[in-house]
Amino acid sequence: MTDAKKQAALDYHANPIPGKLSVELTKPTATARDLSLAYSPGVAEPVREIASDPENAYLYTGKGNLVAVISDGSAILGLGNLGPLASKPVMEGKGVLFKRFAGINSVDIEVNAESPQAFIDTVARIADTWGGINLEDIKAPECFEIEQALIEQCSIPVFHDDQHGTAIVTAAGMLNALDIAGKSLDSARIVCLGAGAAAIACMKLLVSCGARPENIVMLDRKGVIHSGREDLNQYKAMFAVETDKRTLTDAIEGADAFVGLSGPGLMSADHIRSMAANPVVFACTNPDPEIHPDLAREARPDVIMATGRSDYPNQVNNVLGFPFIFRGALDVRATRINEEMKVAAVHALKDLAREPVPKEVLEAYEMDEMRFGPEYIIPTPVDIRLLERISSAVAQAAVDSGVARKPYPSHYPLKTVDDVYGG
Ligand SMILES: O=C([O-])CC(=O)C(=O)O
Ligand SMILES: [Mg+2]
Repeated sequence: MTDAKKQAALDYHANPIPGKLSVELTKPTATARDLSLAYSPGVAEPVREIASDPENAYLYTGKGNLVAVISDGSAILGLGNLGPLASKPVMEGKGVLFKRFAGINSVDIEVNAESPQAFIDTVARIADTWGGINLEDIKAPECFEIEQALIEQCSIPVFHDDQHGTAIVTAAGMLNALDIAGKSLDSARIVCLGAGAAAIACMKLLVSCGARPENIVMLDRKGVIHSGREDLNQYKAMFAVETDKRTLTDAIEGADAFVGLSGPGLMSADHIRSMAANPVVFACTNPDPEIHPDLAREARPDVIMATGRSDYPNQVNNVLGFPFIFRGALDVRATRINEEMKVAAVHALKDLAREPVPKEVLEAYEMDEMRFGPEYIIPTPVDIRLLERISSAVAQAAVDSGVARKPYPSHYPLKTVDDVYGG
Protein backbone atom coordinates (compact mmCIF):
# COMPACT_ATOMS: atom_id res chain seq x y z
CA MET A 1 0.00 0.00 0.00
CA THR A 2 1.10 3.55 -0.63
CA ASP A 3 1.69 5.79 2.39
CA ALA A 4 -1.49 7.70 1.53
CA LYS A 5 -3.54 4.50 1.53
CA LYS A 6 -1.98 3.38 4.82
CA GLN A 7 -2.91 6.71 6.40
CA ALA A 8 -6.41 6.49 4.93
CA ALA A 9 -6.83 3.08 6.56
CA LEU A 10 -5.71 4.44 9.95
CA ASP A 11 -7.97 7.49 9.63
CA TYR A 12 -10.91 5.26 8.68
CA HIS A 13 -10.45 3.31 11.90
CA ALA A 14 -9.84 6.36 14.09
CA ASN A 15 -12.47 8.87 12.93
CA PRO A 16 -15.03 10.16 13.73
CA ILE A 17 -15.12 7.65 16.60
CA PRO A 18 -12.58 4.87 17.20
CA GLY A 19 -13.45 1.43 15.85
CA LYS A 20 -16.04 0.21 13.37
CA LEU A 21 -18.96 -1.09 15.43
CA SER A 22 -21.46 0.18 17.95
CA VAL A 23 -24.44 -1.26 19.89
CA GLU A 24 -28.00 -0.15 19.18
CA LEU A 25 -31.22 -0.43 21.20
CA THR A 26 -34.17 -2.34 19.79
CA LYS A 27 -36.85 -1.38 22.33
CA PRO A 28 -38.34 1.91 23.58
CA THR A 29 -36.62 3.31 26.68
CA ALA A 30 -38.17 6.78 26.98
CA THR A 31 -40.55 6.37 29.91
CA ALA A 32 -40.45 5.00 33.44
CA ARG A 33 -42.75 2.23 32.24
CA ASP A 34 -40.36 1.32 29.42
CA LEU A 35 -37.49 1.12 31.88
CA SER A 36 -39.53 -0.96 34.31
CA LEU A 37 -40.02 -3.48 31.49
CA ALA A 38 -36.45 -3.35 30.16
CA TYR A 39 -34.88 -3.63 33.57
CA SER A 40 -36.12 -4.10 37.14
CA PRO A 41 -38.69 -5.37 37.79
CA GLY A 42 -39.77 -6.50 34.27
CA VAL A 43 -36.53 -8.19 33.33
CA ALA A 44 -37.14 -10.83 36.00
CA GLU A 45 -39.90 -12.40 33.89
CA PRO A 46 -37.71 -13.52 30.96
CA VAL A 47 -35.08 -14.61 33.51
CA ARG A 48 -37.60 -17.02 35.05
CA GLU A 49 -38.69 -18.25 31.63
CA ILE A 50 -35.12 -18.99 30.52
CA ALA A 51 -34.27 -20.65 33.83
CA SER A 52 -37.18 -23.02 33.32
CA ASP A 53 -36.35 -23.66 29.63
CA PRO A 54 -33.07 -22.54 28.04
CA GLU A 55 -34.74 -22.48 24.59
CA ASN A 56 -36.60 -19.39 25.76
CA ALA A 57 -33.32 -17.47 25.42
CA TYR A 58 -34.06 -17.44 21.68
CA LEU A 59 -37.42 -15.80 22.39
CA TYR A 60 -36.44 -13.17 24.96
CA THR A 61 -32.81 -12.27 24.19
CA GLY A 62 -30.67 -11.53 21.15
CA LYS A 63 -29.04 -14.98 21.27
CA GLY A 64 -30.58 -16.28 18.05
CA ASN A 65 -29.02 -13.55 15.91
CA LEU A 66 -25.76 -13.17 17.78
CA VAL A 67 -22.37 -14.57 16.81
CA ALA A 68 -19.18 -14.36 18.86
CA VAL A 69 -16.10 -13.69 16.74
CA ILE A 70 -13.30 -15.21 18.77
CA SER A 71 -9.54 -15.17 18.18
CA ASP A 72 -6.30 -15.59 20.07
CA GLY A 73 -4.47 -13.48 17.49
CA SER A 74 -2.05 -16.30 16.70
CA ALA A 75 -2.44 -16.08 12.89
CA ILE A 76 -3.80 -12.65 12.03
CA LEU A 77 -4.51 -12.60 8.28
CA GLY A 78 -1.14 -13.47 6.70
CA LEU A 79 0.66 -11.28 9.24
CA GLY A 80 1.41 -13.97 11.80
CA ASN A 81 1.16 -14.27 15.58
CA LEU A 82 0.75 -10.69 16.72
CA GLY A 83 -1.34 -11.44 19.80
CA PRO A 84 -4.97 -11.06 20.82
CA LEU A 85 -5.26 -7.28 21.11
CA ALA A 86 -3.72 -6.62 17.69
CA SER A 87 -6.34 -8.92 16.15
CA LYS A 88 -9.18 -6.69 17.33
CA PRO A 89 -9.47 -4.58 14.12
CA VAL A 90 -9.90 -7.77 12.10
CA MET A 91 -12.47 -9.19 14.53
CA GLU A 92 -14.39 -5.91 14.51
CA GLY A 93 -14.12 -6.07 10.74
CA LYS A 94 -15.70 -9.51 10.67
CA GLY A 95 -18.51 -8.03 12.80
CA VAL A 96 -18.98 -5.27 10.23
CA LEU A 97 -19.31 -7.88 7.48
CA PHE A 98 -21.72 -10.06 9.51
CA LYS A 99 -23.99 -7.07 10.04
CA ARG A 100 -23.65 -5.40 6.64
CA PHE A 101 -24.13 -8.51 4.54
CA ALA A 102 -26.27 -10.81 6.67
CA GLY A 103 -27.90 -8.68 9.38
CA ILE A 104 -26.14 -10.67 12.12
CA ASN A 105 -25.10 -9.02 15.39
CA SER A 106 -21.70 -9.96 16.70
CA VAL A 107 -19.28 -9.28 19.50
CA ASP A 108 -15.54 -9.72 19.12
CA ILE A 109 -13.66 -11.55 21.86
CA GLU A 110 -9.88 -11.67 21.91
CA VAL A 111 -8.57 -14.36 24.24
CA ASN A 112 -5.14 -14.33 25.83
CA ALA A 113 -4.73 -18.08 26.23
CA GLU A 114 -1.54 -19.82 27.29
CA SER A 115 -2.50 -23.12 25.61
CA PRO A 116 -5.10 -24.58 23.22
CA GLN A 117 -6.80 -26.16 26.24
CA ALA A 118 -7.05 -22.79 28.00
CA PHE A 119 -8.61 -21.31 24.86
CA ILE A 120 -11.06 -24.22 24.57
CA ASP A 121 -12.06 -23.93 28.24
CA THR A 122 -12.58 -20.18 27.96
CA VAL A 123 -14.80 -20.46 24.90
CA ALA A 124 -16.72 -23.50 26.15
CA ARG A 125 -17.63 -21.64 29.34
CA ILE A 126 -19.24 -18.73 27.47
CA ALA A 127 -20.68 -20.67 24.51
CA ASP A 128 -24.31 -20.91 25.64
CA THR A 129 -24.95 -17.22 25.34
CA TRP A 130 -24.43 -17.06 21.56
CA GLY A 131 -26.30 -18.27 18.51
CA GLY A 132 -23.01 -19.33 16.96
CA ILE A 133 -19.25 -19.04 17.32
CA ASN A 134 -16.95 -17.89 14.53
CA LEU A 135 -13.35 -18.80 15.31
CA GLU A 136 -10.92 -16.54 13.49
CA ASP A 137 -7.21 -16.21 12.81
CA ILE A 138 -6.01 -19.06 15.03
CA LYS A 139 -2.87 -20.78 13.86
CA ALA A 140 -2.49 -24.35 12.67
CA PRO A 141 -2.23 -27.04 13.86
CA GLU A 142 -3.77 -25.85 17.16
CA CYS A 143 -6.88 -24.57 15.34
CA PHE A 144 -7.87 -28.10 14.30
CA GLU A 145 -7.87 -29.44 17.85
CA ILE A 146 -9.58 -26.29 19.16
CA GLU A 147 -12.38 -26.40 16.61
CA GLN A 148 -12.98 -30.12 17.04
CA ALA A 149 -13.15 -29.88 20.83
CA LEU A 150 -15.54 -26.94 20.72
CA ILE A 151 -17.81 -28.60 18.14
CA GLU A 152 -18.05 -31.58 20.49
CA GLN A 153 -18.71 -29.47 23.59
CA CYS A 154 -21.16 -26.94 22.13
CA SER A 155 -24.69 -27.38 20.81
CA ILE A 156 -24.45 -24.28 18.58
CA PRO A 157 -22.51 -23.93 15.31
CA VAL A 158 -18.76 -23.48 15.82
CA PHE A 159 -17.02 -22.60 12.57
CA HIS A 160 -13.38 -21.78 11.95
CA ASP A 161 -13.81 -19.25 9.18
CA ASP A 162 -10.23 -19.35 7.92
CA GLN A 163 -10.60 -23.05 7.28
CA HIS A 164 -14.11 -23.56 6.02
CA GLY A 165 -15.13 -20.09 4.87
CA THR A 166 -11.98 -19.83 2.78
CA ALA A 167 -12.33 -23.40 1.52
CA ILE A 168 -15.94 -22.90 0.39
CA VAL A 169 -15.12 -19.74 -1.53
CA THR A 170 -11.94 -21.25 -3.01
CA ALA A 171 -13.77 -24.38 -4.15
CA ALA A 172 -16.53 -22.34 -5.82
CA GLY A 173 -13.99 -20.09 -7.54
CA MET A 174 -11.80 -23.03 -8.56
CA LEU A 175 -14.67 -24.97 -10.15
CA ASN A 176 -15.60 -21.91 -12.19
CA ALA A 177 -12.01 -20.93 -13.09
CA LEU A 178 -11.13 -24.42 -14.30
CA ASP A 179 -14.32 -24.51 -16.32
CA ILE A 180 -13.37 -21.21 -17.99
CA ALA A 181 -9.87 -22.62 -18.62
CA GLY A 182 -11.46 -25.62 -20.36
CA LYS A 183 -10.32 -28.01 -17.61
CA SER A 184 -11.95 -30.00 -14.86
CA LEU A 185 -11.24 -30.49 -11.17
CA ASP A 186 -10.93 -34.26 -11.42
CA SER A 187 -7.92 -34.07 -13.73
CA ALA A 188 -6.39 -30.73 -12.67
CA ARG A 189 -2.88 -30.67 -11.26
CA ILE A 190 -2.99 -28.36 -8.26
CA VAL A 191 -0.15 -26.81 -6.29
CA CYS A 192 -1.00 -25.48 -2.83
CA LEU A 193 1.58 -23.17 -1.31
CA GLY A 194 0.99 -23.12 2.43
CA ALA A 195 0.02 -25.89 4.83
CA GLY A 196 -1.81 -23.91 7.48
CA ALA A 197 -5.46 -23.90 8.47
CA ALA A 198 -6.84 -22.44 5.25
CA ALA A 199 -4.59 -24.49 2.96
CA ILE A 200 -5.45 -27.83 4.54
CA ALA A 201 -9.18 -27.07 4.63
CA CYS A 202 -9.16 -25.85 1.01
CA MET A 203 -7.47 -28.96 -0.30
CA LYS A 204 -9.77 -31.22 1.73
CA LEU A 205 -12.86 -29.52 0.32
CA LEU A 206 -11.45 -29.59 -3.23
CA VAL A 207 -11.03 -33.34 -2.80
CA SER A 208 -14.68 -33.58 -1.57
CA CYS A 209 -15.66 -31.69 -4.74
CA GLY A 210 -13.79 -34.07 -7.06
CA ALA A 211 -10.06 -33.21 -7.08
CA ARG A 212 -7.71 -36.21 -6.92
CA PRO A 213 -5.39 -36.28 -3.90
CA GLU A 214 -2.55 -37.65 -6.05
CA ASN A 215 -2.82 -34.55 -8.28
CA ILE A 216 -2.28 -32.15 -5.37
CA VAL A 217 1.16 -31.05 -4.25
CA MET A 218 1.24 -29.08 -1.00
CA LEU A 219 4.25 -27.13 0.22
CA ASP A 220 5.07 -25.81 3.67
CA ARG A 221 8.00 -23.61 4.68
CA LYS A 222 10.38 -26.52 4.15
CA GLY A 223 9.19 -27.35 0.62
CA VAL A 224 7.12 -30.10 -0.92
CA ILE A 225 5.21 -32.31 1.52
CA HIS A 226 6.29 -35.75 0.32
CA SER A 227 6.04 -39.21 1.77
CA GLY A 228 9.73 -39.30 2.69
CA ARG A 229 9.40 -36.50 5.24
CA GLU A 230 9.43 -37.36 8.90
CA ASP A 231 8.59 -33.95 10.30
CA LEU A 232 4.90 -33.84 9.32
CA ASN A 233 1.98 -33.42 11.71
CA GLN A 234 -1.08 -35.61 11.05
CA TYR A 235 -2.81 -32.84 9.08
CA LYS A 236 0.05 -32.26 6.67
CA ALA A 237 0.69 -36.01 6.43
CA MET A 238 -2.74 -36.44 4.80
CA PHE A 239 -1.32 -34.60 1.79
CA ALA A 240 2.08 -36.28 1.56
CA VAL A 241 2.62 -37.64 -1.95
CA GLU A 242 5.25 -39.88 -3.46
CA THR A 243 7.31 -37.52 -5.60
CA ASP A 244 10.85 -36.39 -6.27
CA LYS A 245 9.75 -32.75 -6.47
CA ARG A 246 11.14 -30.68 -3.61
CA THR A 247 10.65 -26.98 -4.32
CA LEU A 248 7.94 -24.69 -5.65
CA THR A 249 9.91 -24.40 -8.88
CA ASP A 250 9.80 -28.20 -9.27
CA ALA A 251 6.13 -28.49 -8.34
CA ILE A 252 4.66 -25.62 -10.32
CA GLU A 253 6.00 -26.70 -13.72
CA GLY A 254 3.06 -27.77 -15.88
CA ALA A 255 0.53 -27.29 -13.04
CA ASP A 256 -3.01 -26.25 -13.96
CA ALA A 257 -3.79 -24.39 -10.74
CA PHE A 258 -1.96 -22.65 -7.91
CA VAL A 259 -3.55 -21.89 -4.56
CA GLY A 260 -1.48 -19.61 -2.35
CA LEU A 261 -2.34 -19.42 1.35
CA SER A 262 1.15 -18.76 2.59
CA GLY A 263 2.89 -15.39 2.58
CA PRO A 264 3.45 -12.29 0.48
CA GLY A 265 5.54 -12.36 -2.70
CA LEU A 266 6.42 -16.07 -2.60
CA MET A 267 5.52 -16.70 -6.24
CA SER A 268 7.66 -15.33 -9.07
CA ALA A 269 6.95 -14.48 -12.70
CA ASP A 270 9.08 -17.49 -13.67
CA HIS A 271 6.90 -19.78 -11.58
CA ILE A 272 3.79 -18.62 -13.35
CA ARG A 273 5.47 -18.83 -16.77
CA SER A 274 6.16 -22.53 -16.25
CA MET A 275 2.50 -23.42 -15.57
CA ALA A 276 0.21 -25.15 -18.11
CA ALA A 277 -2.00 -23.22 -20.57
CA ASN A 278 -4.67 -20.94 -19.04
CA PRO A 279 -3.18 -21.25 -15.57
CA VAL A 280 -5.44 -20.61 -12.59
CA VAL A 281 -3.66 -18.61 -9.89
CA PHE A 282 -5.36 -17.92 -6.56
CA ALA A 283 -2.89 -15.80 -4.58
CA CYS A 284 -5.02 -15.48 -1.48
CA THR A 285 -2.72 -14.37 1.31
CA ASN A 286 -3.96 -11.17 2.94
CA PRO A 287 -3.25 -8.37 2.74
CA ASP A 288 -0.39 -8.93 0.26
CA PRO A 289 -0.74 -11.84 -2.17
CA GLU A 290 1.89 -14.41 -3.23
CA ILE A 291 2.21 -12.55 -6.53
CA HIS A 292 0.84 -9.18 -7.54
CA PRO A 293 -1.95 -9.51 -10.15
CA ASP A 294 -0.26 -7.03 -12.51
CA LEU A 295 2.97 -9.03 -12.44
CA ALA A 296 1.09 -12.28 -12.96
CA ARG A 297 -0.80 -10.94 -15.96
CA GLU A 298 2.34 -9.51 -17.49
CA ALA A 299 4.07 -12.90 -17.19
CA ARG A 300 1.05 -14.85 -18.41
CA PRO A 301 -1.66 -13.00 -20.36
CA ASP A 302 -3.76 -16.20 -20.28
CA VAL A 303 -3.81 -16.36 -16.46
CA ILE A 304 -7.10 -16.60 -14.56
CA MET A 305 -6.18 -14.74 -11.43
CA ALA A 306 -7.79 -14.21 -8.04
CA THR A 307 -6.64 -12.63 -4.78
CA GLY A 308 -8.18 -12.17 -1.33
CA ARG A 309 -8.44 -8.41 -1.82
CA SER A 310 -11.34 -6.19 -2.72
CA ASP A 311 -9.31 -3.86 -4.95
CA TYR A 312 -8.71 -6.40 -7.76
CA PRO A 313 -11.10 -8.57 -9.81
CA ASN A 314 -12.00 -12.03 -8.46
CA GLN A 315 -11.89 -11.62 -4.70
CA VAL A 316 -11.59 -15.12 -3.28
CA ASN A 317 -12.13 -14.21 0.35
CA ASN A 318 -14.16 -15.82 3.10
CA VAL A 319 -16.42 -12.74 3.23
CA LEU A 320 -18.35 -14.43 0.41
CA GLY A 321 -19.09 -17.29 2.77
CA PHE A 322 -19.24 -16.79 6.52
CA PRO A 323 -22.00 -14.13 6.82
CA PHE A 324 -24.46 -16.14 4.73
CA ILE A 325 -23.49 -19.55 6.06
CA PHE A 326 -24.16 -18.38 9.61
CA ARG A 327 -27.38 -16.70 8.47
CA GLY A 328 -28.72 -20.00 7.12
CA ALA A 329 -27.46 -21.98 10.12
CA LEU A 330 -28.94 -19.55 12.68
CA ASP A 331 -32.31 -19.36 10.96
CA VAL A 332 -32.91 -23.12 11.24
CA ARG A 333 -31.17 -23.22 14.63
CA ALA A 334 -28.65 -25.76 13.32
CA THR A 335 -26.61 -27.56 15.98
CA ARG A 336 -23.55 -27.49 13.75
CA ILE A 337 -22.30 -26.56 10.28
CA ASN A 338 -21.72 -29.89 8.58
CA GLU A 339 -20.17 -31.00 5.29
CA GLU A 340 -23.54 -31.01 3.50
CA MET A 341 -24.08 -27.35 4.40
CA LYS A 342 -20.58 -26.42 3.21
CA VAL A 343 -20.99 -28.20 -0.13
CA ALA A 344 -24.41 -26.55 -0.60
CA ALA A 345 -22.74 -23.17 -0.08
CA VAL A 346 -20.05 -24.01 -2.68
CA HIS A 347 -22.65 -24.78 -5.32
CA ALA A 348 -24.84 -21.78 -4.54
CA LEU A 349 -21.83 -19.49 -4.86
CA LYS A 350 -20.49 -21.15 -7.99
CA ASP A 351 -23.85 -21.06 -9.75
CA LEU A 352 -24.55 -17.44 -8.89
CA ALA A 353 -21.41 -16.33 -10.77
CA ARG A 354 -22.96 -17.59 -14.00
CA GLU A 355 -25.99 -15.31 -13.77
CA PRO A 356 -26.18 -11.71 -15.10
CA VAL A 357 -24.73 -9.16 -12.66
CA PRO A 358 -27.20 -6.64 -11.15
CA LYS A 359 -26.64 -2.96 -11.88
CA GLU A 360 -26.07 -2.16 -8.17
CA VAL A 361 -22.97 -4.34 -8.27
CA LEU A 362 -21.69 -2.67 -11.46
CA GLU A 363 -22.21 0.73 -9.82
CA ALA A 364 -20.43 -0.28 -6.61
CA TYR A 365 -17.42 -1.46 -8.65
CA GLU A 366 -17.66 1.42 -11.16
CA MET A 367 -17.74 -1.05 -14.05
CA ASP A 368 -19.82 -1.04 -17.24
CA GLU A 369 -19.86 -4.77 -17.49
CA MET A 370 -19.10 -7.88 -15.47
CA ARG A 371 -19.81 -11.23 -16.96
CA PHE A 372 -18.81 -14.81 -16.21
CA GLY A 373 -15.27 -15.22 -17.54
CA PRO A 374 -11.60 -14.83 -16.53
CA GLU A 375 -12.23 -11.44 -14.88
CA TYR A 376 -15.38 -12.58 -13.09
CA ILE A 377 -15.22 -16.12 -11.73
CA ILE A 378 -17.06 -15.45 -8.48
CA PRO A 379 -19.71 -12.97 -7.28
CA THR A 380 -18.65 -9.83 -5.44
CA PRO A 381 -19.39 -9.35 -1.73
CA VAL A 382 -21.83 -6.47 -2.43
CA ASP A 383 -24.09 -8.76 -4.46
CA ILE A 384 -27.34 -8.80 -2.50
CA ARG A 385 -28.31 -12.14 -4.04
CA LEU A 386 -25.64 -13.90 -1.92
CA LEU A 387 -27.92 -13.44 1.09
CA GLU A 388 -30.77 -15.17 -0.65
CA ARG A 389 -28.88 -17.95 -2.40
CA ILE A 390 -26.32 -19.07 0.16
CA SER A 391 -28.54 -18.73 3.24
CA SER A 392 -31.33 -20.69 1.52
CA ALA A 393 -28.98 -23.42 0.32
CA VAL A 394 -27.34 -23.78 3.74
CA ALA A 395 -30.66 -23.77 5.62
CA GLN A 396 -32.10 -26.40 3.27
CA ALA A 397 -28.99 -28.58 3.60
CA ALA A 398 -29.20 -28.32 7.40
CA VAL A 399 -32.84 -29.44 7.32
CA ASP A 400 -32.13 -32.27 4.86
CA SER A 401 -29.10 -33.53 6.80
CA GLY A 402 -30.92 -33.55 10.13
CA VAL A 403 -28.98 -30.88 12.08
CA ALA A 404 -31.73 -28.22 12.01
CA ARG A 405 -33.81 -27.72 15.15
CA LYS A 406 -36.35 -25.60 13.27
CA PRO A 407 -38.01 -26.11 9.87
CA TYR A 408 -36.92 -24.28 6.72
CA PRO A 409 -37.81 -20.62 7.46
CA SER A 410 -41.18 -19.45 6.18
CA HIS A 411 -39.78 -15.94 5.62
CA TYR A 412 -37.15 -17.19 3.14
CA PRO A 413 -35.88 -16.33 0.54
CA LEU A 414 -34.29 -13.25 2.08
CA LYS A 415 -34.18 -10.29 -0.28
CA THR A 416 -32.48 -7.78 2.05
CA VAL A 417 -30.94 -7.67 5.53
CA ASP A 418 -34.09 -5.87 6.71
CA ASP A 419 -35.99 -9.14 6.26
CA VAL A 420 -33.90 -11.26 8.59
CA TYR A 421 -36.36 -11.24 11.52
CA GLY A 422 -39.24 -12.26 9.26
CA GLY A 423 -42.59 -10.51 8.98
O1 LIG B 1 -9.78 -11.19 6.72
C1 LIG B 1 -9.65 -11.53 5.52
O2 LIG B 1 -9.56 -10.74 4.57
C2 LIG B 1 -9.70 -13.00 5.20
C3 LIG B 1 -9.24 -13.80 6.35
O3 LIG B 1 -10.01 -14.31 7.14
C4 LIG B 1 -7.78 -13.89 6.60
O4 LIG B 1 -6.98 -13.49 5.75
O5 LIG B 1 -7.44 -14.38 7.68
MG1 LIG C 1 -9.08 -14.83 9.00
